[in-house]
Amino acid sequence: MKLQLALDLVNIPEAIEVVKEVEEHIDIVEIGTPIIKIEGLKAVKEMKEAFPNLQVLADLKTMDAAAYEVQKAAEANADIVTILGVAEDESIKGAVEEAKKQGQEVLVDLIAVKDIETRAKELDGLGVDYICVHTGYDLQAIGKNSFEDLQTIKRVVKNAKTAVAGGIKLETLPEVIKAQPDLVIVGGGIAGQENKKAVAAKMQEMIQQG
Ligand SMILES: O=C(CO)[C@H](O)[C@H](O)COP(=O)(O)O
Repeated sequence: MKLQLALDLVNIPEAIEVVKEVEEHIDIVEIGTPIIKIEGLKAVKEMKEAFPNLQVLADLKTMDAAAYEVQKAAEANADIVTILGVAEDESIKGAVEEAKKQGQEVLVDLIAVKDIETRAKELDGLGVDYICVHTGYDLQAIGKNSFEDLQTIKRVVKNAKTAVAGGIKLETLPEVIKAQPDLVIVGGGIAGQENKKAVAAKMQEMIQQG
């Protein structure tokens, strides 16, 4: 099980400062969609240059022109790129094919997918690397989480790695770990805390204990 830190509501220098604090306790650093929209893919490039030993995920949440966007993320040295599960199968296939060429991995974000079970099975057959259940900020605000959806994908996904994101905190991490995803994605649960290093260290310790 790996720990990914998601950075969304910061600029590039702030993102680099946060990662300096927690670097030794995380496996993957995510450049969140808002950063990419505001600062561009140079945020991915600068993060990879600053932390070559960490995997860097570009949270593009691609919906169309998938191969092109994957190629651009590869030019910025992203190790993993995201595409939306609601995208057309042709887009998913394009992303997977281009990522293979570029030596990257594709994470499919199931945000806003209504029938998680059916779509996860389909995506699993399309050769994606990760399938991720995700409760975005707007549904977190009305008290939703992805813990049940995680159990669903754990049941039906046979080839891809599984991932979970959306409002995970130290207090809710044990419930997530119980479901044994391959990747746990945490944003505010680390980045929004006073002592980020201590929280990241504790989370990584809990994850290692499984
Ligand atoms: O992709 C995202 C929002 O769309 C976030 O990166 C993801 O939800 C993780 O952040 P948090 O733990 O703060 O919810």
